[in-house]
Amino acid sequence: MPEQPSFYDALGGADALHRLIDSFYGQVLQDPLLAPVFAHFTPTHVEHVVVWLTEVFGGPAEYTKRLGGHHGLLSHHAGLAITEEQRARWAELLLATAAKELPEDALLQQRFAEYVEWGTRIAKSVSQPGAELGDPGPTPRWGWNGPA
Ligand code: HEM
Repeated sequence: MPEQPSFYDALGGADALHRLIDSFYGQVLQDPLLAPVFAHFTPTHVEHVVVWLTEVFGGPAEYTKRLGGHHGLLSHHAGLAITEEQRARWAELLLATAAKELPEDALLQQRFAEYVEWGTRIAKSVSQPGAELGDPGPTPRWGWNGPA
């Protein structure tokens, strides 16, 4: 039986993630509920989210090497006080974009959606006033079987 491609290769690698995230933030910045949260959006934002997702889904571990790893990622959300409505809209828009930009494969779309649900809940939780980041451990990995 031929070997199954890695999750990262199956989703199309960094190019696919770049198309996905670029298109996603184009919509986020037009969304009445989310645009105010991203008032200080910078051109590096898309790039850094792509680097993060690349590592999570099994590509090169560049976020850990260059951008502060898991703790660095969480600290970007500190103090944002993300509401459940904002979290849910962010996730909904990303999944709708993934349905268009990532391969149709049902398991791939499902695992991606599970990661987004998990990750957005953590982002919301660490964004609340007074939340402690602690030591979140290494950058999470996610693949065909869910969390690795
Ligand atoms: C899986 C979930 C998420 C991931 C992987 C993620 C990823 C990231 C990354 C990599 C950055 C740093 C960007 C940079 O270096 O310029 C960032 C910043 C940010 N994220 Fe998220 N994010 C997630 C969820 C959310 C949610 C749900 C919201 C709000 C609805 C949000 C709002 C923001 C904002 C406002 C910033 C910029 C903060 C600043 O000014 O530094 N994020 N995010």
